[in-house]
Amino acid sequence: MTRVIGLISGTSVDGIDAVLVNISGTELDLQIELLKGATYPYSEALSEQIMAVCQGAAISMAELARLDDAIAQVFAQAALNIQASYPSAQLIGSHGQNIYHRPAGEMEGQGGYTLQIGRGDLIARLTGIPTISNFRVADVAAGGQGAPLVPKVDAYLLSHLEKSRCVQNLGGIGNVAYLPARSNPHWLEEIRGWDTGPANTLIDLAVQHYSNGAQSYDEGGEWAASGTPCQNLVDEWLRQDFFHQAPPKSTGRELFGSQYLARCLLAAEAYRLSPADMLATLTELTVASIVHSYQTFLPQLPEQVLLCGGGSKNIYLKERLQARLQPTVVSTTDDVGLSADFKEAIAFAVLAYWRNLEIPGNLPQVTGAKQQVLLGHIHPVYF
Ligand SMILES: Nc1ncnc2c1ncn2[C@@H]1O[C@H](COP(=O)(O)OP(=O)(O)OP(=O)(O)O)[C@@H](O)[C@H]1O
Ligand SMILES: CC(=O)N[C@H]1[C@@H]2OC[C@@H](O2)[C@@H](O)[C@@H]1O[C@H](C)C(=O)O
Repeated sequence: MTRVIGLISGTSVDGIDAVLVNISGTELDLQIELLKGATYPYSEALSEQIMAVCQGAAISMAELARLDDAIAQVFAQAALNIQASYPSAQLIGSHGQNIYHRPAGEMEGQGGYTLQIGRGDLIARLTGIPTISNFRVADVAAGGQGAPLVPKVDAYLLSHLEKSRCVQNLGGIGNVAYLPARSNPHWLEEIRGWDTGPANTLIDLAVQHYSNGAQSYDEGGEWAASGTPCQNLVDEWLRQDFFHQAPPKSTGRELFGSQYLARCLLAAEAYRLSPADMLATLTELTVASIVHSYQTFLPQLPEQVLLCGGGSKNIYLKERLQARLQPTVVSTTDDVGLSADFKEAIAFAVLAYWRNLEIPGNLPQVTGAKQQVLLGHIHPVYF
């Protein structure tokens, strides 16, 4: 058994999700025990700076180095906090903070480009714990998207012997892992996964816009639930290329960020929507993009959908997904015993554990990589 810390800050840029887990086994016998999970919010200043850089603000190399150090420091502190009342962890898997992602295929002949900062060597130095970081670059080097990486972990923690499942993450961006029933002898090769598009990025930006910054997200989806979606707009927005592009595919705030929302707001002017109607419409875009991608790119609809990520707490979003997907049953990973809040952090603990054992972490049929590869750079502790 290995005690591992998993750290990630996602596209919502709200803070660091940290977990301390005991991991044993390797793949089919993989087992995790969640000892502790916590979210450590970024300071407002750090979060604003990261968000500005994600949205294309110019930054000097010296500022980038300072930002990289500052993020590594708060990640290291998160690691020290999460293990405070436990014996020291043996390994850290740190996803870091994504600040730029250019999916493979976007620039002819160049491959993808992906950058997560919060350097692992500084985390290792500050915590005294060997740290694995930069998980996405090896997959990109092998011709893949570098995302999503969680599906292989989902496969071993969340697949079911008899039932086919989709694990749908609703973070800033949404992603799916389709897991055939394990009784199917070809279940592993038939796993699929991709980024489904915006989950909460546009909803959050619209909430901040309409509340003049007083609210950052739509708690429980209550604001959207008080409005009515405009189906014409949803249909228009769904014509966007990304939703029709066949997997492998990945995306980020580079596409579904503030400029995208500005175009949505402009298109909505003709319909004179109230803020509640607009939020209902953006929530419906998330729902419709997920349902459309399942109907278009899966061999068959799954029997169950397990939600995770912050959007799994958006009751309105969950109800709309259930209404559009029935008879598929929509629940959360919590309902099958895996924390919906901390699944991504747990996944990066597992990916680090696999890297340490020299077990590849990517699924080529998901990311489009030419082969399975070891994910992550190892940063030892130098005494
Ligand atoms: N109680 C809630 N009600 C509605 N929405 C919520 C609630 N709690 C969190 N969220 C939404 O979930 C988002 C954060 O989700 P999460 O932490 O999974 O994203 P992330 O990990 O940053 O993103 P990604 O998975 O794209 O990297 C918030 O920005 C908010 O929109
Ligand atoms: C570049 C990057 O950080 N992408 C994230 C982001 O957040 C959700 C979606 O976009 C996802 O596919 C990916 O993360 C998850 C953890 C993954 O790789 O599985």
